[in-house]
Amino acid sequence: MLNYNGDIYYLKNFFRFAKKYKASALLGIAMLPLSIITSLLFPWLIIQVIDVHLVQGDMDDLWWYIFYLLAVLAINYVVDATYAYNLRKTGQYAITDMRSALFARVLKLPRSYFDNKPTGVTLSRLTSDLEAIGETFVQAIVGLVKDSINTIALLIMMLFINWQLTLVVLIVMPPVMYLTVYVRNRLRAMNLITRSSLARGIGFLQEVLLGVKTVQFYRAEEQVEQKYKNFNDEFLTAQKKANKYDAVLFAFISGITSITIALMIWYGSGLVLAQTLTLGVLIAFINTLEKVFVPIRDFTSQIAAIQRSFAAFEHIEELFVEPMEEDGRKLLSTEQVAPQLAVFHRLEFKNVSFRYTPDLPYVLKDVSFVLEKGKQIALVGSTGSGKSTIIRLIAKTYQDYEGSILLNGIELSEVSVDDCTHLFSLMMQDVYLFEESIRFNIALGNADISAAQVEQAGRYVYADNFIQNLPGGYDFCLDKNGTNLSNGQTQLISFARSVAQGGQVMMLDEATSSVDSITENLIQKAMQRLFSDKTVIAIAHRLSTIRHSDTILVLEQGEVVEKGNHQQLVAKQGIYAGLLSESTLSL
Ligand SMILES: Nc1ncnc2c1ncn2[C@@H]1O[C@H](COP(=O)(O)OP(=O)(O)OP(=O)(O)O)[C@@H](O)[C@H]1O
Repeated sequence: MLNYNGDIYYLKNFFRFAKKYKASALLGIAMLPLSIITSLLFPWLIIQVIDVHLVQGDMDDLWWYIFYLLAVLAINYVVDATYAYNLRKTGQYAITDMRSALFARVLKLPRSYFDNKPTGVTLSRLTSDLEAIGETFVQAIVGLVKDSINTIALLIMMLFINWQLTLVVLIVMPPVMYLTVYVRNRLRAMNLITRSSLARGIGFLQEVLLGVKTVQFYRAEEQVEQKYKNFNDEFLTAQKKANKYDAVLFAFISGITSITIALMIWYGSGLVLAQTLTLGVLIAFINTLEKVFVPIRDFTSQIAAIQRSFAAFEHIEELFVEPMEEDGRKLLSTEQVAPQLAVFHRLEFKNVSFRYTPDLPYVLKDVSFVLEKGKQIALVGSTGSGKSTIIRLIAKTYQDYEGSILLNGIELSEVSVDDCTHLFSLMMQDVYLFEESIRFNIALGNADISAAQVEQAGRYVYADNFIQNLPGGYDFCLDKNGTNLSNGQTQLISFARSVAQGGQVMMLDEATSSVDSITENLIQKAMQRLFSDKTVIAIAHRLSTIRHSDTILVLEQGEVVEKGNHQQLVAKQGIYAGLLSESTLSL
């Protein structure tokens, strides 16, 4: 019933997480034999009560047997509860660990993964898929294991007591099994569709909610509603089909149970009248039938739950096997590179070419330049010319470049991210601010950055003044993504953040968004300060900022078309000079 490459593989993965909690798992499993013994004792005691005591009119020990029956029943309940409690507990702990491991993995996935996958899909892996496993899988598997063992044990016992009556039960087993396997496969397919349409629906919702202002502004509500309705309809259709299979199976098995009980009463009564069967055995059989058929009926819903979980496992596994950026790469060890990478000396691009994926065109072609300690390089060029891509390669966001990038003489692709990030501070265009204090947003929770250093960074980038004027100063709490700050203030915080992180090389991707003239002035001053005393590689959209940088690289469609300082490039009267005269802010 389980397929080796899929289901068993997923189970193995799950047990990897459950291993840590084997004490409670073992306690739960230890209850199984007791549960089986008590459920076998019950029909045996019924036979004793009816055949040995009631029918023969021996009332002496009858009360004892009634007491034994009640005791067996009570023990059976306690044992079953202990079994279920401990195994569910194990499962819940394992799933909590799995959730954390998955989240940690997602955080380390390469940027290319996020480029290609809508965020909503990843979100639904981390939420609804894990929930499907947490809520249903453990519960269903715990029930399924106990019920299966119990049913087999009861059937064996029934065979020993009366094989003819047991045969009545066994005859109906094959069609039940066949139907269960058939429906199992149908349900699996339906559940995959429901989960994937749910994931896409969540992805779409997330996109729309992020851009809700645009939707409202352009009155695009109807189109968006229609698109969401399509996801919803697809989800509903798959769910309806899954429900239909579930219901048909449930009804079929309930019917089979009733028919078998009727058959047994008819056939058994004949045997009792012919005196080849005792009344006690017939009653014990009818009583036990429920215990065999109720689990068989429940198997179907347990199997449906397990199907849902396996579909969710399959999705989650996709994340677990998603290759990490550094998987399969030959990296130098920290011991080998640490002495050479303690202090930044030199970064060299030697004929570097790069494309985002093998099927896309090159966005960097044969790029060469050198950044020495204490110098500044500015990258300019039209939109899409490859400036940010250069920064991304240095930050190791992407790694499959051609040519050579040497950091202090070591090939960058052979150095792990952890071994080189301390050298760089990055200020990106798309600033992300957390719903936390300004202090947190500057230090990013890094305990090595003291309160004094945070404030020093604030002063360094001229952000201190406006921060001090906010209620609570550095403890002022930002709204989600800094919506209670102005655009320019957001940029200044991001500036302070990159200074506080203390990298020896500042990589700046200057924001293009316009800000008020006072803040603009502060940003300019902060940039000039950085340019005058740090090693900088900057993408500058305001050409006035970079006129004092040592080298200006002009990029056009991924190629360096001009290289030199401001004076040299102005004298050349080429592209840079053209850009300069276009720029209203350049003088
Ligand atoms: N993740 C990506 N996947 C595929 N192509 C990409 C990706 N990011 C950027 N590109 C492409 O690479 C080229 C260079 O982009 P890049 O962001 O480096 O340009 P840029 O010069 O920084 O532009 P801008 O000034 O607008 O920020 C563009 O053609 C862009 O479409």
